[in-house]
Amino acid sequence: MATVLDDINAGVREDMEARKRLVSLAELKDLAQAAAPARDAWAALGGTSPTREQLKVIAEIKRRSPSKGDLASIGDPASLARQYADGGASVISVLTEQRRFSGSLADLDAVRAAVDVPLLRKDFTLDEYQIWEARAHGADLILLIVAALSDTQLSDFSALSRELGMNVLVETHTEDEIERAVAANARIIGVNVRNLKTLDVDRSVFASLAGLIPAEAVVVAESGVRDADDVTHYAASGANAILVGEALVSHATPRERIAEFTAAGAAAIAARS
Ligand SMILES: O=P(O)(O)OC[C@@H](O)[C@@H](O)c1c[nH]c2ccccc12
Repeated sequence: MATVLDDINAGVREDMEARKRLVSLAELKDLAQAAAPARDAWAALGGTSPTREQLKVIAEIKRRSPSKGDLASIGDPASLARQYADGGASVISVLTEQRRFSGSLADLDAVRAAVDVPLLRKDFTLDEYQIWEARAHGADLILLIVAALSDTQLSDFSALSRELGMNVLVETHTEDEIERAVAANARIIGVNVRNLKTLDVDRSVFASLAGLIPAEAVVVAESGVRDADDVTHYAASGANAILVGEALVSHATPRERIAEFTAAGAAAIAARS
């Protein structure tokens, strides 16, 4: 039976084929080569620091989701991104998937022009074309979802991203997917507590899987952060970073909210040892 993820990916492919008719891969490659070099998302997420005593926040620009519908009317993604950066976000994630999340590459362009922090192009990456596209539009980090890719795709897409100077956030949801991420030499590994095949959220998934990720990797807790208590829970269970969408886009003062999450995370990390 087709899962939610299969349905999303079918739409992603159709939309991509339409874009390919407008901008060829050859043109994209020229644009990517002309773009300013990628920023170091690995360093921004504390990858270079062995202690990682700070909890990093990846703040997401997310207009809607298939599970919750419209989350916020974001009139000006650039202004929201500036608030995220002012609040101390280490990376800003821009959802570019159109059909289910109402995102676009135009959002990525607007955010790129507004802030200097590393950007994650958040999409369902299924084709090399999207990786060139991400770089051409100024992204520094891309998402690879293990559940949607073969081992060959995982390693080929990772290698291409690195050649273009970008980092990769490899998203997992099960023990087997973590093994596959590690085998593909992933250095930034996310555990999404939302099952993309059913859209169910189970926050306890993070604590049960985080310990399986090698210490060298940056560990990202993805989805389901509602408040500082959730942040404390993820940080106490081994998160080096959190990826937050809904709780920021739907909040009146996202800048203060990020500062609050960062403080809660640092306190929980300090209490770990
Ligand atoms: O809005 P939340 O619950 O804070 O979740 C953010 C992020 O983790 C979620 O948007 C996400 C995680 N992995 C994805 C893959 C595709 C699309 C979206 C996602």
